[in-house]
Amino acid sequence: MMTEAGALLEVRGLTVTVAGKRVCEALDFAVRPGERWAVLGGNGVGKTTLLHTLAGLRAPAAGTVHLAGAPLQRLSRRARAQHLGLLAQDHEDAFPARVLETALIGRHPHLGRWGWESTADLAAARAALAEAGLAGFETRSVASLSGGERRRLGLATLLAQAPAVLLLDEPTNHLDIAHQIGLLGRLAARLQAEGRAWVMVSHDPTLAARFCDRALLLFGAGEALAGACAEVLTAARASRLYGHPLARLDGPAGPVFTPR
Ligand SMILES: Nc1ncnc2c1ncn2[C@@H]1O[C@H](COP(=O)(O)OP(=O)(O)OP(=O)(O)O)[C@@H](O)[C@H]1O
Repeated sequence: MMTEAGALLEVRGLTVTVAGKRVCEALDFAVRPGERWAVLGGNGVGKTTLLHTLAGLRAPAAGTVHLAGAPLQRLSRRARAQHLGLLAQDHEDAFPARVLETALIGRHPHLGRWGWESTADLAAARAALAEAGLAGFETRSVASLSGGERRRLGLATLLAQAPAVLLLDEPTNHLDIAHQIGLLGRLAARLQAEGRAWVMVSHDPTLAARFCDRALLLFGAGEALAGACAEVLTAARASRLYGHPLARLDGPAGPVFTPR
């Protein structure tokens, strides 16, 4: 199959189903360098299921996912993790670890054949922690972190991994407003400068309009619409998305969606 030249992630004819429901049907879209995609839709419409399909954690009912021009299922786990990283909705800490050790997990796909972390890996993990506002937390036990600090550690681990495509499942969960705006703003600028991309599941169309340039709207029953935020994120569509009337107002930093 011919894939779009330069696309970081490309889906063709993608049909995803879960629990007898259709999430999307014969969906096509390409994630290009610098793009920031929002996946929006009501509770249970299948946003996480779609994100996990893009991550290769579950198989689609039909269609393909290509990563850097290669079919996802043909890439080794290591090659996948060099190109693509997932911030899951919830963290489960299987064993007690320190903050720095956890951020270093992000470096694993990049380690040499003996699997030793270099001083450069350590520096990358420390820099990622600082970026997420966790400088000074290195020796703390992960179990001792607050909800927002734990979320920021998840983001820091992904920053240390530095994949071309970041799949973010509600990344602003547990974050206060300053951390939401600060972290997403810095990450968006960095991805644009470095030609990387994110696909972000969100419940907040205002945040999506502010930090994303593309949106994938999931309406249920397999109906989906992909396009530029400025075109697809109208008040009428946002209202349909959530089954509640929303107004789209002009805010100081772009459109604001507010319930009527
Ligand atoms: N293993 C499973 N067995 C049965 N139903 C499932 C399973 N996994 C997911 N579902 C159902 O599939 C649907 C889609 O779930 P998913 O988590 O992808 O939705 P979502 O859009 O991310 O939801 P939310 O906004 O609530 O986070 C939901 O109705 C969920 O209950």
